[in-house]
Amino acid sequence: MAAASQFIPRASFPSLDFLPRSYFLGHHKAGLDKMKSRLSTIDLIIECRDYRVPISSQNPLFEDTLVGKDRLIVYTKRDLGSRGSVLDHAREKAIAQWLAPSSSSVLFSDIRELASVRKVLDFAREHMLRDSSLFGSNMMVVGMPNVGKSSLLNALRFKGVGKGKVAQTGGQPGVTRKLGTSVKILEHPHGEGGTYLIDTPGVFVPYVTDPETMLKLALCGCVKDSIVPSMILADYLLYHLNLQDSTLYSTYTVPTNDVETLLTNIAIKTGRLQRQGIPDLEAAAIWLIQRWRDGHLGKFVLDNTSQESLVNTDRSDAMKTSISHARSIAKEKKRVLGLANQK
Ligand SMILES: Nc1nc2c(ncn2[C@@H]2O[C@H](COP(=O)(O)OP(=O)(O)OP(=O)(O)O)[C@@H](O)[C@H]2O)c(=O)[nH]1
Repeated sequence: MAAASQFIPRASFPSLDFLPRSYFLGHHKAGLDKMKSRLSTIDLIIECRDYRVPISSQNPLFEDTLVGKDRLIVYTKRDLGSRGSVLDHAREKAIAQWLAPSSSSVLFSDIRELASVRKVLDFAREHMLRDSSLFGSNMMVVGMPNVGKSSLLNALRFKGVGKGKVAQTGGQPGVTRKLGTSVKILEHPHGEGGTYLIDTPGVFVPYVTDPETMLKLALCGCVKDSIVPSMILADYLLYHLNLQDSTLYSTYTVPTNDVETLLTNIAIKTGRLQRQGIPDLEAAAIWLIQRWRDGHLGKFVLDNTSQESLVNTDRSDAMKTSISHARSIAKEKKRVLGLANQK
């Protein structure tokens, strides 16, 4: 253990090839098919991505399925990834520029900040007035699991037409499992009707090519907590905490790269103990992860969003690999199943 001044954080995290790299569930596929079947009636797609993983929470499946529609990309949970610093603003500008060639518009939101919700509403209103008839327009909100789609819908509805919560929300992925009914979020200023928004179930990528991306998505809550072991996730969080500021957890211990040291101290100081006073490291890991998810352990972004990294991130290649890899896994599963049935 070392004092903050002499402490050297880990420069990289080991590549954990044994981690599961898929979380593509039955209701994800069913939801995606349903979205496709409704597409002809939709004027604008609002795609939510998590501010803390702006690159990793992009889902290639939406490029394939929802192609040809106007799209607004909303980076949600800005309050958890931004401190409002000059660097944060520069990052947002870089991300908007990175996406510019795809002709999508970009906004950053925090559902508890009315100004950012209003910006999304203003965009929706302008789109309705520009493109649609006097009857208004239809929009659909899509995105990875747990990125905040239903929360955004509720916030838009509240701000837009003063009505209460309609969509269920929750801290774990998969709260929304089916396409919702159309919900009014804006009145039409000149005609009848208005802007209507449909909620959809979160859809995970078919296959995550890089194990570290799986860790990032798991840390942000895009996959169920049982998929990646909490101890590994806590260690990955510690790696990031140390890269940001190793005093973020100073209430519990001096800077350390050893997750067991941190978790043991947390368990003792927060009373997470098993029989005979043995520190419950698993419970401490879950608690630590939740503290970060709630914004109590620093606000920062997990993806590398430097100009250089964005320029070098060729999403289309990663997408092709992701989808083709998922297809070959599905084929292999069928083959193994076929062999088993023959026996
Ligand atoms: N701090 C913060 N939390 C948010 C924000 N938006 C959503 N959340 C929280 O994120 C969690 C997930 O939100 P949901 O709206 O249920 O996410 P979803 O994308 O609809 O999830 P699925 O049902 O998996 O599709 C909830 O605990 C919300 O309170 C935000 O802007 N800031």
